[in-house]
Amino acid sequence: MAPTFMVSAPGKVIVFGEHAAVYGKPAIAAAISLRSYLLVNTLSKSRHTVTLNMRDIGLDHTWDIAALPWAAFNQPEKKKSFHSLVTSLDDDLLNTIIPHAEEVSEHLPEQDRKIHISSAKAFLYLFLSLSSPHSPAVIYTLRSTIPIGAGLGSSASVCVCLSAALLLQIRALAGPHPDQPPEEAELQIERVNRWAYVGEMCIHGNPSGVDNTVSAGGKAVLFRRQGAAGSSPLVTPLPRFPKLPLLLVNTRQGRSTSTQVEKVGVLRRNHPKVVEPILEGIGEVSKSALELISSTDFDGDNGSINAAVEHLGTLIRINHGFLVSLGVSHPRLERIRELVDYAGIGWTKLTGAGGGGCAITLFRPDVEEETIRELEQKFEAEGFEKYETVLGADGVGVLWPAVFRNEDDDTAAEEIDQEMFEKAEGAQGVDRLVGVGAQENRKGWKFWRRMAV
Ligand SMILES: Nc1ncnc2c1ncn2[C@@H]1O[C@H](COP(=O)(O)OP(=O)(O)OP(=O)(O)O)[C@@H](O)[C@H]1O
Ligand SMILES: C[C@@](O)(CCO)CC(=O)[O-]
Ligand SMILES: [Mg+2]
Repeated sequence: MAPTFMVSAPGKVIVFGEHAAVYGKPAIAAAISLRSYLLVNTLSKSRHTVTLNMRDIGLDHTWDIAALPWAAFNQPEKKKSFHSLVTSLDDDLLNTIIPHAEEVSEHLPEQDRKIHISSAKAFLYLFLSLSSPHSPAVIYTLRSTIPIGAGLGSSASVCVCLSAALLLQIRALAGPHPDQPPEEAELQIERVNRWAYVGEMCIHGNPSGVDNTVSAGGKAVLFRRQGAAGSSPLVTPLPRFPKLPLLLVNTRQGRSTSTQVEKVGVLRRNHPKVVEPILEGIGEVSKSALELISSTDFDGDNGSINAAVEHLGTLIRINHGFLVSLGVSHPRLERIRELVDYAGIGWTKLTGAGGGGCAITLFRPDVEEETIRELEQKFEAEGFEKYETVLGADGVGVLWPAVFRNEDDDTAAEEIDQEMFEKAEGAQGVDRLVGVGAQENRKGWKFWRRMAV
């Protein structure tokens, strides 16, 4: 029986290029230190059930494995191997899983029901694609420190965790191990990423793939979806991405990415001659930012940094203006921008799909700590929530088995069991219990890294 293990994947911030990314324009995004964690418990062979236990949304459902539509997924013309590149969902397969996904939420109010069904759909599509009717009984328990539906890639990080866990279970992933060549790690990351994209398609209709790409590989990347159906996107790691002081503020205004993406799609269909140049303009913002990042030493002397930060800030402001014109801002996002603009201390844009969710602010280099504190107090007074996060976090990681060992004292090993994981209090409790890098003496997490570090 496989040991209990855990996988984890980060959320992300899109610094430039959301929405335009869906239409093949370049975007720049970075992984953040907020993450999802998935614990995988294999049970004895005598049971034949699979349980999806997603604590943050209150979903806890068990399916009889034999009752799932394996025959549909295993038809020779439908069957995909684990290294397939799947760029669209199969409607026939989706139709076979919908009744099983709908079982999870029979008595819930409409809004919660939608959330449960989309998560269950993503899980079942991946489970049926990557597992088998002879799979052992398993409990998948998920907890995340990423706010849901706030533009920080919660859906993608969940899908990366599910994809990685299922691929590890069928032994379709190697490593990660300390001497792993970057090319091998890249291949493993790509395998996880492809199936995470399939999960994202179940959650929102037309994902560009930027969120799952950043979540799987971590760090910061330039991402560009390719035109031809069935081709992989272009992903360029940005090792020189500057460590700038960014403030991340949540409006606490819920929304769904699929609705926002659909809204832009409708606008583009109705006003192609107006909307296409806006999307093109957003792509040009990403390109200009890339040029700046590639040519500036942000660790260099103050004079040149100030000019570069001003340039980056201007691009942030322009990008937000474009997004406003696409109709994906929200009065609460505009309020955050207004407070920052009024204080004259930086540049703000929405991040992710908009319509609510989070905004990022880049501060001017010479801003006083006191001024930032005053601004933060105003945010708090108006019900906004501030997140401390670091950009450029590691991508998908694994803790196999789910045990933390003290490097100096093997007897201090601590096994993470399901009950402990479920009972950890809030995001802080989860971070304290299993957080990546949260405690120095709890080093156990391993990551696939596409670059030597
Ligand atoms: N912790 C979680 N537990 C279970 N399901 C989750 C969790 N986090 C996200 N999801 C799924 O992802 C959906 C939210 O994804 P959505 O793409 O709308 O927002 P986001 O990913 O947070 O923001 P963005 O896509 O703009 O970065 C939820 O409805 C749910 O189906
Ligand atoms: C709005 C969007 O560009 C980013 C969501 O984080 C959608 C996508 O690229 O899939
Ligand atoms: Mg999402």
